[in-house]
Amino acid sequence: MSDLGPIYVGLDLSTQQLKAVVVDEQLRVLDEAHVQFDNDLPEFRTYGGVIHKKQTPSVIQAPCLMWVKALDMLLDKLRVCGVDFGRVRGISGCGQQHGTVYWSRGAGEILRNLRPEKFLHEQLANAFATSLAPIWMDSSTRAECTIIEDGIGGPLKLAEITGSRAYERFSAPQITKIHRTRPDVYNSTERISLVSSFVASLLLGNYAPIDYSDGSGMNLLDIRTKDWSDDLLQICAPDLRERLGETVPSSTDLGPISNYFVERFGFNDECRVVAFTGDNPASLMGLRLQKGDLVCSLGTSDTLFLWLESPKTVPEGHIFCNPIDNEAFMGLLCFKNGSLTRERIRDSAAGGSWQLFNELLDSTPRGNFGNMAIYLDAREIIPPLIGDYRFNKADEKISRYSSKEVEVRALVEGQFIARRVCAEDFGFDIGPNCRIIATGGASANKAVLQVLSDVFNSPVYTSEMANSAVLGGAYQAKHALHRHESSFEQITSSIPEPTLLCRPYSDAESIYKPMLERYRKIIAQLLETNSPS
Ligand SMILES: O=C(CO)[C@@H](O)[C@H](O)CF
Repeated sequence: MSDLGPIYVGLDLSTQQLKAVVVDEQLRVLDEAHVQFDNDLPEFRTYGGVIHKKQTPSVIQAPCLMWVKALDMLLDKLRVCGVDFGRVRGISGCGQQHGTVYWSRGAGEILRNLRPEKFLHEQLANAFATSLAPIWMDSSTRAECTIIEDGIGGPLKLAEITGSRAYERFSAPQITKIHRTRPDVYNSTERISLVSSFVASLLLGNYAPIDYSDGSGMNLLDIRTKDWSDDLLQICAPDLRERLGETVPSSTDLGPISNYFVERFGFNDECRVVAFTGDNPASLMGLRLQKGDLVCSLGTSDTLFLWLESPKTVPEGHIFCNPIDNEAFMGLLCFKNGSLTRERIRDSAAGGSWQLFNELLDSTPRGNFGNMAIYLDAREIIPPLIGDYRFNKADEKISRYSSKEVEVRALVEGQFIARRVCAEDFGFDIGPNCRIIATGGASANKAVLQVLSDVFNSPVYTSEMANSAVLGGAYQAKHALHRHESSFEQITSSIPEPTLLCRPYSDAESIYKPMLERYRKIIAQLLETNSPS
């Protein structure tokens, strides 16, 4: 190990890119790099990092080999930045939740014998039983959700065991769909990874286990025993336990990094690979979430989450195992229509310019003259609707707004009104005593965060790094290797506290409280007239 002291690496395999951050012993950021799938790997022809097919709009997948190739490219970028991989003491990270990777028979042997003189993607070209991984944006498994809920005794029973009722994007419905509709793929599958454990497997040079936290986003893990529910395994597919492997705590040291990375990139053979987890649990770590805080992550998906001491059964939303404290949990709500929808309205109303978008947003009053809208590019999770719905102050449905200013504010207010209604239904304690910590790409936009603060009537804080998920991976890399002598809080005590960015205007609650009720009525009417798409 170099006398410059150890460094730690965090990775985040998210929807649109693979990101890395390198931190020193005090967890200060030394280097960052990313591989943006659409631009850096155009041969895979993704849009927003995913493959959409017009003839099957609810099927959304991503090429496994694109992710493999991105890892080689990313480490090359870090090497060009001057990162000395010989100093890396630990590497961990996260991945987009729920996605599943199907390793073909014999892939484990290939992983254990990677040859450093060749690219990863050349050696893994035939390592996948299906080349496209279903990811969290997929909504093609309604039938499988019904099979699972009926089999286990209903949605609330499933939520009681696994923390969620069945959701189309979750791994169990996706695995069940593969087994039902593509039995050849399932039969030739040797191992099933989540996106998080898939990255860990590449680094480990062997199949990596699924951690408790990301595993609790599958509709398969009993969140109290932290083990797979045998009843649910049986409902989904035969011999599934052996394809999943056993689960581990999120802070588990999985072993030394594969010799492939030692020989090819100069990693130290003492570098340890620590279990990877889901991007949202990693964000919880990256933000060092405290009880009472509410995180609003504004990325490809928008998520709201908070720390929970004990589980509860929720009809909508999710309870995941906590990545820091094995006995604690986290509550989460996810909204598919996040940044890609904001970018669509930015492009249509502001010519693709965030500066103009913000000027338009700031030029309209809070409450937007009573106009309210819902913009859903993909079928939303809550409510299960797709399409654009614009309303005037009399709650009459209209086809368009008279100005771009109104359209922009209707998007931003409508997104946060929808999120606050769901958060209140989930039981989040919203209001002036709630500290909202904003993260994710859009948390760099103060105009948007002011609307968040006004709609939630809460102060909004931001951390210095917009991407808390990749930071959480780096923090976990250090914490896991010191977990016997220091707590996560002690390990991360040198990290600066989030800073207050904005507070709600004094008239905010009087404007938005009535809009919440209007939103509830509008959604109830839309759900009545729109059968779930
Ligand atoms: O589905 C989600 C959480 O349940 C999303 O936030 C994905 O993790 C995004 F990658």
